[in-house]
Order: sequence, then structure tokens, then C-alpha cells
Amino acid sequence: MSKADVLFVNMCRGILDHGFSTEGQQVRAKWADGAPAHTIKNFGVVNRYDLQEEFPALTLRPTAIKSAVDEMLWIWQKKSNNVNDLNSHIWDSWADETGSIGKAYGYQLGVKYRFAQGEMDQVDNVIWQLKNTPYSRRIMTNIYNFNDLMEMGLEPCAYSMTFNVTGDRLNAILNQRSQDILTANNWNVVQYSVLVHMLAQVCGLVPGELVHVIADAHIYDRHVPIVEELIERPQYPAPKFRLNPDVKDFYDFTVDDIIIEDYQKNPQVKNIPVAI
Ligand SMILES: Nc1nc(=O)c2c([nH]1)NC[C@@H]1CN(c3ccc(C(=O)N[C@@H](CCC(=O)O)C(=O)O)cc3)CN21
Ligand SMILES: O=c1ccn([C@H]2C[C@H](O)[C@@H](COP(=O)(O)O)O2)c(=O)[nH]1
Repeated sequence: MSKADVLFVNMCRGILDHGFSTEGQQVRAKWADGAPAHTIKNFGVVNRYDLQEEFPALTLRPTAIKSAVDEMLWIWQKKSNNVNDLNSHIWDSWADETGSIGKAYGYQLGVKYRFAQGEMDQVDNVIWQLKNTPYSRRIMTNIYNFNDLMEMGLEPCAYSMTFNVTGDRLNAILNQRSQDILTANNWNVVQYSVLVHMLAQVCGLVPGELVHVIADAHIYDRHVPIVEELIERPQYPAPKFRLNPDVKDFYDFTVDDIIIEDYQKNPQVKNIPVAI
């Protein structure tokens, strides 16, 4: 059975049974009809995924793995902040008339900084360190740039990665300040798992553990009945995952280099509303 399903079900049960409701408090997010989007939330959820053991895709409902990776490559490889460079429409509600989401996500990863080894952006600094000083304890990214918050369509949710090499394994911690569990939990887990697989491959390492730290893990009010039904569904073994082994440069990966096999899963839940 997929361990990702077990972690997801336990996290959702924890939120539904012991979470705090924001009902009666002031909240930022709204539904498309203007109603406040309240949540039930747990603080400080930590999930560990061993990428040697399985590829952590949910089988309770299909995760759109290729769309999720397309968004991850939009941020980490294209370093774009324009929805016209994205193949899905998931960011349209937060973009301006030119398609820009402001100085968020990909924009921040494209900013160059001065490092001891030269001037480069955060992604190239990670790759340089993984290849040259893998035992460094300073291999990280952080896109929560306070200088630019006022110019972002939405402040980054998944805002920091810390990479750590142990033996030949590339481990990583994903820090996330806020997580919409139904819409994006497995979406984000799959994205960052593929990122670890890709960076490991191009830096001569193997993928290790992904530790996902979520400060505010929430289920939106209109998602509660969907989640209640979802977590009762049958669970299947995780799918098999491979990357095209010929790719040696992070910037050469495309979604076509991802090979997913035997993805047994339950039917999709259609028309999940996303709070804006
Ligand atoms: N409330 C909220 N939740 C989020 O998860 C979220 C935001 N806002 N704002 C910015 C981004 C956009 N995100 C999203 C938005 C929609 C989907 C979504 O609808 N995914 C579909 C498939 C999409 C496709 O394949 O094109 C799914 O079934 O997973 C995923 C991530 C994550 N983020
Ligand atoms: O990658 C992402 C991006 C966004 N989210 C969710 C988390 C929240 O529900 C909203 C953002 O609202 P804030 O009021 O700024 O926290 O988007 C996600 O889960 N994953």
C-alpha cells in the first residue's frame, strides 16, 4: 500500500478530529462567490517520505503528476513568474493582465547573489554545492524575500528547501508556511520529490528522504465532506517512478523525462473549488 496515502489519511484525521476552526476569526482567503474561506487547521505537521522506498503519489485520488512537475520546472528551471510560461491554468486567479504573478516563486529563484564561488542564483548555488561541497550544511534556498512581499500576487507558501547529503543520499526539508491539504498537499509533495530525484541524478547522488514541514496545515470548510469521503477509499501500492537516465544537466529536464508506471488509483474528484 502507498505510504503516502497512510500519511495523508493520518494528517487529515488529525485535522478533522483535533483541528482548530477559524470560524468567527478574520481570514484572508475567499471563495469565488465572495464568502470567507474558513479552515480547520493543525499547527506544525511534519511528514517524512523515504524516496528509496516509494514514489509518494496518492492513490486515494489521482495526482496530476505531469502538471505538478510542469509548475515545479516553471519555478525552479524556467525561473518564470508569468503564467504564459505554464501549461496549466492553476495560477490564473493570481496573475495580472500581463500574466505576471509579481516578484514571487520563479522570479526569486532567478535573482543573482554573490557567493564565494561567483555570482549566481539560488538554484545554481545549490547545484554547485551538491557537486563541489556536498557536505556543506549551507545548501538551501529561500524565496521569502521581505523586500519584495508587496509586489507578489500571493506570498510564497512552499518557501524554502534545505538539502543535506548523507553518504550517497540526497535528503531535503521542504518548509511550507501554509498548506491547502486537499488541493495541493500531494501536488507539492510530488513536485519536491521529483526535484530531489532530478538534482540527485545530475549531481551523482541518489534520492533519500523528503521531510515536509507544514506550519499551518488546513482543510477548507467546503473541502471537509470531500476529504471525509476521500480518506475512506481503498488504497493501492504507490506507482513506479523513473527519470530518463540520459539527462545529465538539470536545465535539460522536461516533463517527458518522467516515467510513471502502474499508477493504480481511485477516480478523480471533479470540480474541487479553490479558495482565492
Ligand atoms: N487556496 C489555494 N490553494 C492552493 O493550493 C493554491 C492557491 N490557493 N494559490 C496558488 C497555488 C495554485 N495551486 C493549485 C491550484 C489548483 C490546482 C488544481 O486544480 N489541480 C488539479 C489539476 C490541474 C491540472 O492538471 O491542470 C488537480 O486535480 O490536482 C493545483 C494547485 C496551489 N496553490
Ligand atoms: O504551493 C502552494 C501554494 C499555495 N498553497 C495554498 C495554501 C493556502 O491555502 C493558500 C495561500 O493562502 P495564504 O493566506 O497566503 O496562506 O494557498 C498551497 O497549499 N501550496
